[in-house]
Amino acid sequence: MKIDGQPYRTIFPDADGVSVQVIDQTRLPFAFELKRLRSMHDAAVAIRTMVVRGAPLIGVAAAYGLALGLAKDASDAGIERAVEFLAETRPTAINLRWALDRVAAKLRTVPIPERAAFAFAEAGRIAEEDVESCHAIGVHGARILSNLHARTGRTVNVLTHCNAGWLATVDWGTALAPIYVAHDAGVPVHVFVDETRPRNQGAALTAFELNAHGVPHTVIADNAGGHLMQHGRIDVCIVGSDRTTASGDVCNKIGTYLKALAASDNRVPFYAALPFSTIDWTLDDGVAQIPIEERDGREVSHLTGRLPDGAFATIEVVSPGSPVANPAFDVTPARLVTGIITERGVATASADGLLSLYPERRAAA
Ligand SMILES: CSC[C@H]1O[C@H](OP(=O)(O)O)[C@H](O)[C@@H]1O
Repeated sequence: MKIDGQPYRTIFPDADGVSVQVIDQTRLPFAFELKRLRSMHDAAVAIRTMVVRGAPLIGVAAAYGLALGLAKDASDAGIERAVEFLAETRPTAINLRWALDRVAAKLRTVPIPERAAFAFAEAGRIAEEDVESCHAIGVHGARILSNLHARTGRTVNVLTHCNAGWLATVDWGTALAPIYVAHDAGVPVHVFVDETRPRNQGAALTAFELNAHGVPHTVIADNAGGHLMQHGRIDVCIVGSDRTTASGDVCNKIGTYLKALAASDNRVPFYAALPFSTIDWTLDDGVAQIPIEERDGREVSHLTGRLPDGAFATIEVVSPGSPVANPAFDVTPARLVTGIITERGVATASADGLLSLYPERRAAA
């Protein structure tokens, strides 16, 4: 998408052909800075510290990290070591492991001297597929918004949680893609943006994206969403996903489940938007089976922002000495999900619904 009229992707090959550039998302929205990843370790640190974040984007970043690692050791053992090293950076988003496994599987038939270049090119193919998938998600999801507008005759109010925009992918995004496509097609859309504690991806990243694209929006405290739904202020919720099971359970940023409960109680349609690479076909009970990342409690006890003089600062916001817990994701059971918006269309949140879009998976089911 564009920033100050300049088209950008979140990750792209450097001119040197052997490293990649990424947007440093820990500096947004107050500073736009690119960061060069020159090694597998650079990629791992970028993923773990959320310089890059968002399920599809960390998958692509890991694939490039694998390519950078092969420059040092392209043996079969080297591939295995690199895959495990990168897979350990963040456990919840399935895209990370999916991308690594896809590249590693293809490498086995590639001569060792050619593996690093092949992996780098394969990472680029994954990135291009992500852009196409996310745009298709936008097209399918935009129909939901245009139908709501046609029915009500007024602006469509969407609530979203965390950041599932183009900053969470290579371009377009997942939950925000339908909003961009609908907005660009002239459908009046307004977005209520959950700030999304503790890292505030909504307040910092989603708001930054919507400002840059000119989409009307209002940032709200996470706990305001249920109240707005009770008072008819929300027409539809659209969220992203880090891992969705074959049965339609949706794992996403912490707090998503609470929004789904409020949506169900107020009969507000609740959609998850995700590409094929976010579906884990091996799982059928998300609450029991999806590993939930536990992040550093400092993300809850401290806040980083900008001072009036423009300097960045980190302040303490929890009583010193109080223990802090920081589960980064939760799982919304399929029964609370109205539909799943994918690059192939919109499915019910169920095994049959997903298999109707991905019939090739029926044999493996
Ligand atoms: C399109 S994936 C977006 C998904 O990823 C985010 O998690 P994080 O910022 O921790 O990588 C969040 O769950 C978003 O919904």
